[in-house]
Amino acid sequence: MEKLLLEMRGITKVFPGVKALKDVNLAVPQGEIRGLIGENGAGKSTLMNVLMGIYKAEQGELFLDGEKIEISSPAEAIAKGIGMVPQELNLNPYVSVAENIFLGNEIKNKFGMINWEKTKKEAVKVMNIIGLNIDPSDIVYRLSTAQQQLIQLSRVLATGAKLLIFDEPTASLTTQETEVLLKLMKKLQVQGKTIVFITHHLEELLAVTDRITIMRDGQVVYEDDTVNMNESLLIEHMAGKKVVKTERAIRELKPDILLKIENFSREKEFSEVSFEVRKGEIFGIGGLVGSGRTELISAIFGITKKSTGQIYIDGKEVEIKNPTQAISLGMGFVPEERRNHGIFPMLSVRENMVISSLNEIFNGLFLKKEKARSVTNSYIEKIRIKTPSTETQIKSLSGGNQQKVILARWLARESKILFLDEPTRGIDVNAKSEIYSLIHQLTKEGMTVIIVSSEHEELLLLADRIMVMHEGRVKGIEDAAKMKQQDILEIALK
Ligand SMILES: Nc1ncnc2c1ncn2[C@@H]1O[C@H](COP(=O)(O)OP(=O)(O)OP(=O)(O)O)[C@@H](O)[C@H]1O
Repeated sequence: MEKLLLEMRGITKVFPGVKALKDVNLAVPQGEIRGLIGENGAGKSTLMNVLMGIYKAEQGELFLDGEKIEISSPAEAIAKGIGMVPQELNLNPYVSVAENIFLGNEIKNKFGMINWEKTKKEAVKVMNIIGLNIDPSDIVYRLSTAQQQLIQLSRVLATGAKLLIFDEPTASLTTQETEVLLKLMKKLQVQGKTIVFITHHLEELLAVTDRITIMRDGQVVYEDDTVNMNESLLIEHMAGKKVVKTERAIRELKPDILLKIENFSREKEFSEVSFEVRKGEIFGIGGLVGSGRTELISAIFGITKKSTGQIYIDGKEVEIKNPTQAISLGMGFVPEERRNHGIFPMLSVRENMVISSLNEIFNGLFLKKEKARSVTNSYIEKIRIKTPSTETQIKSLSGGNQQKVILARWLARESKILFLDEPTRGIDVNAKSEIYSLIHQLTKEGMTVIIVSSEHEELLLLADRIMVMHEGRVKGIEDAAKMKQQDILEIALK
């Protein structure tokens, strides 16, 4: 028998109105990479948070290396060799790499002062484990997201963790960066680490894990060695039913141009971008991370200033100096960093869905409560938002369900032109399909959508045409129906 490193037995965790975990068992042998998957709200993060001592389970037992343990705080989990690389970066951007790696775990001299020389030396040692070649004195905000994530991983390794939990670590990485991270997991496995890997990307799980555990509604519903798994099996067990794979819809578009962008430029971000979008069209913008896509749509929407060029709506030139003007012209915008820019954590699901800014609350513009409740309920159903009620505080929803609420906020406003930046990041595969059909339906009813996505598959499935950008320039605009996945990269790099 393989030696178990981790065993969670009969874990039950209740939140007000939700039984988040029901008698969950998870046993992970030493040295294994275990995949953990399930729809948004299935209980994956809660289970890991119990292990990290962030939540206390009502029932259940934990064993590490065969020994029964109690964990009542993250510090205790870390002291026992358990570390979590969280979904959201939580580094201090204004201090050095070395300080970040040893944050909360400072190396001190005999006088209790931080020993900087040793901190830097040790930081380099830890970074070497994962082949990260960064100056330990560099300030973190200058690094790319991928590098920051590796610093976060280094911080966990610096604690001497033997069990590493990766909670959706690839959500904001490019395909190449993801590959690097997956290879790194394999490398850490060879070095004797045990890994629990949570992701919504099935292909990543199938590529890197030894065994996969599937959760649904707070329970483990299926588990098998990865060699016996495939994508449709995973999807089926996650949903608890047969799921029909989304196909490209056949769509007919009218020729009327709704939005025209001409010679749009913003220093250092993008230059001389011109394109036209038809009424009811889904216009995809693809390219590598850092190609200027987010910057472009942020400038069109008036979030960033000092761009040059012209914007026409229905043939008429318009000026957009700020988002309020954009909204009054019938535009909507779902930002990439929803958790920083999009959510009012203390407010309810209903309030989060029906307001687009706090101004609207103050100005009394928001919908009447009853109407709002019914709109909210209809979206809860349409894209299956998992929440005890419309009045639940949004912060108590799972990450993916919070994303769905913010997306629904803009879908519900039925803007004339909706900008979506990475709309399905963190959203499970089945919910993605539901969101795609909703977007299709809304565009049939006349809405126009401009979508930035790093998931090429998503653009190919959803968009009518795809504009590929690279280093701030348009490299091509093509009919999506005629494109294959690799075309986007090829056009970007040609
Ligand atoms: N702090 C909390 N208070 C109340 N309910 C919570 C809290 N945290 C999680 N829940 C609920 O527990 C359930 C499981 O959530 P959890 O975050 O574990 O899901 P998940 O599988 O990680 O989802 P995702 O893929 O969206 O990250 C959800 O119904 C969620 O609303």
